Amino acid sequence: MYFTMEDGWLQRIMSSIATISLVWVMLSRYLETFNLNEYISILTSKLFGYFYPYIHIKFPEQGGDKLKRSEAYTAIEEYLGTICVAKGKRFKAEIRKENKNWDLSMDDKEEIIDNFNGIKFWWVSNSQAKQNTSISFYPSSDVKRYYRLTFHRQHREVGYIKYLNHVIETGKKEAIKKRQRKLYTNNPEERGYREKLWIHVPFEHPSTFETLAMDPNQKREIIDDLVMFSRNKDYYKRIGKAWKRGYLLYGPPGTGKSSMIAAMANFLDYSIYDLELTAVKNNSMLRKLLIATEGKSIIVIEDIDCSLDVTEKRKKAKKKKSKEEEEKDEIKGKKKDDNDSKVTLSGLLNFIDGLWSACGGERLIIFTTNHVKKLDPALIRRGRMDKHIELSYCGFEAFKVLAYNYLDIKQHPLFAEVENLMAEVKITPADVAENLIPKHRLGEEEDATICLENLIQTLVEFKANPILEDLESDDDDDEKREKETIKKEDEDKEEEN
Ligand SMILES: Nc1ncnc2c1ncn2[C@@H]1O[C@H](COP(=O)(O)OP(=O)(O)OP(=O)(O)O)[C@@H](O)[C@H]1O
Ligand SMILES: [Mg+2]
Repeated sequence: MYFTMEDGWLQRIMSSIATISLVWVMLSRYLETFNLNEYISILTSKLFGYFYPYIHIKFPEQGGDKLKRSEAYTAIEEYLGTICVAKGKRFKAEIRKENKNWDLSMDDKEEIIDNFNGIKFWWVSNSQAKQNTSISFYPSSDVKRYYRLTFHRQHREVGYIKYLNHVIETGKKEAIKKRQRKLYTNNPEERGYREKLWIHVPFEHPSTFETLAMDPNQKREIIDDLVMFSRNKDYYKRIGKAWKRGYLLYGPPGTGKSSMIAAMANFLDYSIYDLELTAVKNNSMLRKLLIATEGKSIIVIEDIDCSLDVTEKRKKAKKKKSKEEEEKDEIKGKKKDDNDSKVTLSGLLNFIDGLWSACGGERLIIFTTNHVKKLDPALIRRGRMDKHIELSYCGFEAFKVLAYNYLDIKQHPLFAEVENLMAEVKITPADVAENLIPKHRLGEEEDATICLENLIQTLVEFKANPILEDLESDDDDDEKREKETIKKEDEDKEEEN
């Protein structure tokens, strides 16, 4: 076999290709052995960096702990909101209900150039879809948002320190100025995403300490306590205590417990997290909810005795359920109250003063109850619930506040009669208030007289037929009732099976 002219060409091309491939394979093996690939890529980026004069800083929305929105991101958002009107072209607009103003912020993929001390800073807002590696039934619309700041490296000192401090400080001030307080409640359909743990509406309750009818000394004491708490960040730090305070509000229905919580929130300018404990699945969800709350807020658990098995006697009665009965249940394959919330007393105690409760700070935790004596002492011991406040039946001083609020009067000839009756009759502020709302508008004086006459009539009726009992004195009755309830529950379950 021999080659023609064309064959010679072909042979030479083929042998060159083979030689090049061989060299390439050998070279890449050599590079791999000494990790030179990586070295080359670092070198390339260094080389590129040498000629590229700009510095980029990325501020992701989600902070390092994955549970909270990054503080820097929020502050930057507010800061850019203040400059975007003058410097941007595309905005996102929202209306703030409280002050009825438009609130403009930078739209996605928008760029703004800011000037600081004669230096240019470029801001871009951007987002990228989250790469979800897990398979979920729930569609996830999550995106990773971030801001990117760019400036010339010759201004690195101003950029890193002065400019960024200026942005964060201005942003934080703006956020406080615009802060719209919210009333949150835990989402019963929570699926674990932070955004969905709490749902909220703007907090607009009108109750204040001025409108709250109660003993003036008690009111003064509570206000002083709140002021001390809110101003004493450094004091709490010095004594090594988390910056939070627990209040237990107790008293009969209609004595102003919920109104007081709203008054506290208005006084301190805090948001409220109204925690529905029965909708919380377990202790770990309770912890997640706690972490997702923000500072400057009040966490409220209303009617704590109804929300959880924290009453002393019910626990004792349950203990009395014999071992044999429990074994019988097990044989029958009875499940342990699957529908019940699995939040336990210890979970709740951890919520109040465990390690997690210290994150965030500046929070009040308030429990309300109509039956204070039934609560487990561990739950309400001092230090956990720092202050116990009793809201009780309406006294004459409290009545005068209501008369002023509802009828705009400070004195009236019928006041003396009201005072005498109130000394003898137990009536809640809610019942008094009900009588002080004029049914027909006839004129201020007439309205006041009619309302006070109605109130006197109600007081006389209450005196003759006191329908309100002292809720704390019927302990034995309660115990009997609870035992009966437990017995009935067990019977019902047996019937079902
Ligand atoms: N101390 C009070 N001062 C002013 N208004 C009051 C007071 N107590 C009750 N009221 C009036 O009665 C209504 C019911 O009061 P509130 O809901 O605060 O009572 P509560 O103690 O929370 O009752 P419950 O134990 O049933 O939750 C309020 O809307 C308010 O108008
Ligand atoms: Mg209430």
